[in-house]
Amino acid sequence: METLDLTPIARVAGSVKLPGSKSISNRTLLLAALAGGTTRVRDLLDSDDVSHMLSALGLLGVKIEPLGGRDFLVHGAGGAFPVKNADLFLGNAGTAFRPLTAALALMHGQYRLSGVPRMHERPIGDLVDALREAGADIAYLGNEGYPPLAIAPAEVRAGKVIPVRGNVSSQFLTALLMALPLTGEAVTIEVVGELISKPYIEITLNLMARFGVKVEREGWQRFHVAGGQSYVSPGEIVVEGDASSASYFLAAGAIAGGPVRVEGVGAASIQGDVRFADALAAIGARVAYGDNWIEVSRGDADKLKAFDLDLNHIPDAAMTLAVAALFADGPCTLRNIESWRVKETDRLAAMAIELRKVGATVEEGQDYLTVTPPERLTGGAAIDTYDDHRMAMCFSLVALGGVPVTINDPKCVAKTFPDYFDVFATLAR
Ligand SMILES: O=C(O)C1=C[C@@H](OP(=O)(O)O)[C@@H](O)[C@H](O)C1
Ligand SMILES: C=C(OP(=O)(O)O)C(=O)O
Repeated sequence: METLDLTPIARVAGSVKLPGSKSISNRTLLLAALAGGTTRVRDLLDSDDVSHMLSALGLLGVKIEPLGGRDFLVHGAGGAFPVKNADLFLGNAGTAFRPLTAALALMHGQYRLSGVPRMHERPIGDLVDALREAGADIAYLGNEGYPPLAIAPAEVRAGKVIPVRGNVSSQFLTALLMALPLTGEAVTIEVVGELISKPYIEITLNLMARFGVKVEREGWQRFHVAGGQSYVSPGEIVVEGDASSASYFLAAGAIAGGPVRVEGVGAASIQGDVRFADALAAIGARVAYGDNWIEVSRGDADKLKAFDLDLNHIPDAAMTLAVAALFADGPCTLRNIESWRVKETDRLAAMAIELRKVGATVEEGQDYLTVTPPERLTGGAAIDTYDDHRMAMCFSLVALGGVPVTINDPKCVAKTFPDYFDVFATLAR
């Protein structure tokens, strides 16, 4: 196994141009592929999750022309994919797997969707149940409730209330919202249970609106799409920088001096994870925003303030706070993060194990984590990353504590940020 030794970093400062947002890249590709007309997509993320979406759309007969750099021209298929029989491998990309499942259920074709072994342990039953309610024919090829899936031709009708559970992943609601308007019928989607990860639904609605489909919502409970709408290319979409990827650099600025500026997201962002910067401000960091940048430096105190926060709205950036807790002046509690258990790995368990390796005392609850920072970090820990890009990225912050740290299997960052460690190194001063 490959490993990466990080040497202690005394101070960080500088500026980082962020890679494109994963959530916006994969939604934009799918909507552009389904729309009428061509869409120029600029600054698309270059990573495994997006490669899986690109190759799937290619296999489905969508023409996507590279224009140089990270710009692409997507020739929209006007509501229906040309290819009616395909085997799609989607790695561990939730933002490809869930939305494609819903869209393909409507395509009157035969499709098989699979992923890496971990994807086959990530739940999809709530989405399949909702699609079956609308008439879809979807079978489980392995365990009930999990990928891989086989989709067969069926008449999917949206013209009634479709219930979907909202408390396991918001990606199920996102998938239904993006796909069901393709039926041309009016639809109401009703969320059962408390919806988690709400800001991701705002990304979905924002992009659907740019492609010409309006959704009316009653709080977070009911979503109405009027009939007769179809996706129409807006001409061009510029992908924002990834706000979750920004969190590692912003946390570094808060811990080890700064200023650290990220370019590509700011006050005008449509991504909920920009609110990670508010969390940093609340625990003592100095934070400034422009429309398209955020800058963070350490506050007056040497340490961050201990915190107790509900982080359900920013589940991905919350992992960065779990490691930042090592630099706080007391015990820190991260609440309402049960969805961590069904992501790239069981992140609650993995985080607890690895934080203990660097000396923290950790209490792991079913949906919370309390991290008590050690007096002094344990140097030279070898951090296991569980094939989870965010485990690898957030544990790089340990090097800011004056100790070396080894990251096992650092290449797992390829899921969303292949050159993360090179970019991180540019901030060392
Ligand atoms: O819709 C999206 O783009 C995402 C939604 C979130 O998942 P959950 O809704 O499962 O929490 C997030 O963790 C994931 O990285 C991306
Ligand atoms: C949960 C994540 O990914 P996915 O889109 O596969 O759900 C993530 O990137 O942290």
